[in-house]
Amino acid sequence: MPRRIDHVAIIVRNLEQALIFYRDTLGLEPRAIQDVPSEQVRIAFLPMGGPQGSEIELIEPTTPDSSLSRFLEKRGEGMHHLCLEVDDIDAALQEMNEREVAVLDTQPRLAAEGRAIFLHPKATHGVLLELIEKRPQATRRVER
Ligand SMILES: CC[C@H](C(=O)O)C(=O)SCCNC(=O)CCNC(=O)[C@H](O)C(C)(C)COP(=O)(O)OP(=O)(O)OC[C@H]1O[C@@H](n2cnc3c(N)ncnc32)[C@H](O)[C@@H]1OP(=O)(O)O
Ligand SMILES: [Co+2]
Repeated sequence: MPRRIDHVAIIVRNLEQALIFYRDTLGLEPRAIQDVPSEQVRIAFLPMGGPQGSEIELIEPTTPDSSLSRFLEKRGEGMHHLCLEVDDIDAALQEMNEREVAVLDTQPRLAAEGRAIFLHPKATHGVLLELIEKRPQATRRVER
């Protein structure tokens, strides 16, 4: 079902601070920096090139009372989740439910660039897994 890694998400205390390393030292130019109020985060997408290239997603919690800020307080900065792209998120959700996989969503949620569901880490051997069906215009990547 998933056909590619869409992004690897890294949670950081401060996006601008993290970009000093990822942009200025590694040379990964953000293609977008945006607030996602529904998830109480601010996100920077760092493309790794190519039309189907995966991305690094830097995530900064924007409120003190979200699961992200709790994560940050409890575990510090670091890997947060892995996102895999699927062609049909509704079919993916139905299949996860049929297989009794612990899904955190009853319906796909609006993610930054499409519709997504999250699978609980206890079902995935410890990794918070996001499955996303991308909006067509979101699949463009910055050509290097
Ligand atoms: C704008 C969308 C954007 C995008 O890319 O489009 C994003 O993806 S932003 C992502 C922000 N949204 C989410 O993460 C939604 C899904 N996450 C959740 O619902 C929660 O984070 C949840 C349920 C995974 C954990 O929340 P909870 O408050 O229950 O935290 P606990 O500390 O009690 O965790 C329970 C249990 O899970 C382990 N855990 C928590 N977070 C992670 C993680 N990121 N990776 C791996 N494991 C995680 C935690 O250690 C606890 O395990 P235990 O063995 O019980 O200690
Ligand atoms: Co994500």
